Amino acid sequence: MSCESSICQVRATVMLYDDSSKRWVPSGSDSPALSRVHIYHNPSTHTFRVVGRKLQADQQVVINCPIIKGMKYNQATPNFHQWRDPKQVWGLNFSSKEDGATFSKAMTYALDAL
Ligand SMILES: CC(=O)N[C@@H](Cc1ccccc1Cl)C(=O)N1CC[C@@H]2C=C[C@H]3CC[C@@H](C(=O)N4CC[C@@H]5C=C[C@H]6CC[C@@H](C(=O)O)N6C(=O)[C@H]54)N3C(=O)[C@H]21
Repeated sequence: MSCESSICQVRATVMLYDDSSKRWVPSGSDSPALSRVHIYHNPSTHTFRVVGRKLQADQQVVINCPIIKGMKYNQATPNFHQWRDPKQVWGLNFSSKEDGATFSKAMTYALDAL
């Protein structure tokens, strides 16, 4: 990723809401696993995106989601924040309230900067 810089990194389980089964499902293959989730800023295109990779060996990308101007970011609980993109609802189950606070500060910064 050319000249993108990380403005925050936290640990969270990345989840998607499955409308058909009405259940939260972990993003990526197999069981819910902790991921390292970044918000990257691309200064040349002035864009931000959420990128997360599994902590385990395969480093599978479990989220790669642009942050859209005007997007509503909902802090359902101190440890679980969520937002909608055109196709689905993303949820981050943070490993700590502190990680939740760190992420929400960076997300708010990004949304304010767009
Ligand atoms: C207007 C609008 O889109 N509204 C959205 C929210 C929203 C508002 C404004 C802007 C964007 C968004 Cl996204 C909306 O209402 N949605 C989004 C889909 C979600 C699904 C289920 C129901 C079930 C209840 C609630 C929920 O998810 N909640 C409660 C805390 C709870 C915490 C942990 C996560 C972890 C996995 C699951 C669990 O515990 O097993 N879980 C939870 O169970 C977690 N909810 C929601 O939250 C629902």
